[in-house]
Amino acid sequence: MTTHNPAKGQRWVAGMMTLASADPLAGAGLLGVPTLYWEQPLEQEAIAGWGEAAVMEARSPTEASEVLGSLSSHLELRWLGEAPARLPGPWFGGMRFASTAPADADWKALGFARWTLPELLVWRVAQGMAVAAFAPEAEGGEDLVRSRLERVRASFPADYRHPRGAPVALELSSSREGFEARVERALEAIAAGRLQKVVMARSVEAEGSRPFDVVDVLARLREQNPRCVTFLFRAPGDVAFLGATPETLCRVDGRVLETEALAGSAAPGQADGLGASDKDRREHDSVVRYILAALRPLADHVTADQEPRLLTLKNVVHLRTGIRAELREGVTASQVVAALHPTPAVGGVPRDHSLGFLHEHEALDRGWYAGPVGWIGPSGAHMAVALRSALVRGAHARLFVGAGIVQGSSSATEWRETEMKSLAMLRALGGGDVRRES
Ligand SMILES: C=C(O[C@H]1C=CC=C(C(=O)O)[C@@H]1O)C(=O)O
Repeated sequence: MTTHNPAKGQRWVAGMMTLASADPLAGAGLLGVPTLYWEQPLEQEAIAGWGEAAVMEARSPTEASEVLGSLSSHLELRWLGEAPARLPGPWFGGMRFASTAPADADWKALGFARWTLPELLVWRVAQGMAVAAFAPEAEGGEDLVRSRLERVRASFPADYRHPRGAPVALELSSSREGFEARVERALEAIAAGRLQKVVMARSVEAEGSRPFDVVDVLARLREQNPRCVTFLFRAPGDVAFLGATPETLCRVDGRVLETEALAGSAAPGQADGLGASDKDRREHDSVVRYILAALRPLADHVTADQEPRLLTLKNVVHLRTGIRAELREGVTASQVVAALHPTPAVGGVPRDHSLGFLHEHEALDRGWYAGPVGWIGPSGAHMAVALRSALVRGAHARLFVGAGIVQGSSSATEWRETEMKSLAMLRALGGGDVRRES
């Protein structure tokens, strides 16, 4: 395992093949719970990885950007035979929301930032599935690659993986008074002119009647949230961070960049009023302005939708503005991530004051929640903001939900908004209907 300029001097050998099967998650029957999972059904993107041919870790923001910079700029990979036309990743992982050290034991397992090159990577392609195997370039490396591919060729299931388990009863706890008191404090800071916006988050503890079946939870998340990215990153000690997020941080394909501002929320029944809500427009527009300014030094042409549109999810509706840019020659995905994260959709305005405010008052180790997660490599990246997510170990899950506070917000309404946002994860964890306080 390496930190600091990790890819330097390291070489890998790889092999690939295609299969007629169509569902990477179905491999869980043969290979066990995936080490990583990434699927956006509406974009036809589905990727699973097993094992760890290499892990790159970083302990601080400086190390994290060195690591990400090197993963996004070169890869010494020798293909045995044909190389895939397009390889997602091949590094998968994420990092903490903020530069604070993990306070929580379960977050320690994921570290500050962690990127994995899996031993086996399986992803959806037009005619079925592509499979790649990776091993360090060393004696026996080629044999390892061939035997990994052979195992998958011989027995990867052809069928689609649906959730199979019966519903799991959930016992939930979260402090409403604590959250509302913190929102009041944020409103005071806004009224005093110290902040314009801050996104306050809270956790919900969920105790299951039996250990959560992570593969079932993923199968439910993707079925119930086809517009979102369903993701999983596992760490040593059987800790899993997973969720279904609606927010893209960036998609980089060569020099083409796509990103978005996602902020401003309403219940599905109140979607009509969302576009006209002054509070939600201010909450949203601050994100658009921030992203446009952050991209200017990196891109020549930056364009944004004229007006936000509604993004309708199962439990909540958001305002969304799509943003595209052409990156300057030589700009890497790692520079894009460093420039964008954290946007005011998860931090606030002014950026540094709001992050300081959260550190002081939020009373929460966000860990990887609201941080960048996804895949990265020399040809591009797809990174999401890790929202609507939970840290799961055994029968315990800690969910994370937040809401943007601006002038005109009310603590009771923000509480309800975070309740709404928790439903996607709770439905997937419990497998049944969830009734929440409102
Ligand atoms: C911070 C979260 O959502 C962000 C993304 C969309 C809408 C948001 C809002 O309206 O507050 C938040 O900015 C969360 O889901 O935990």
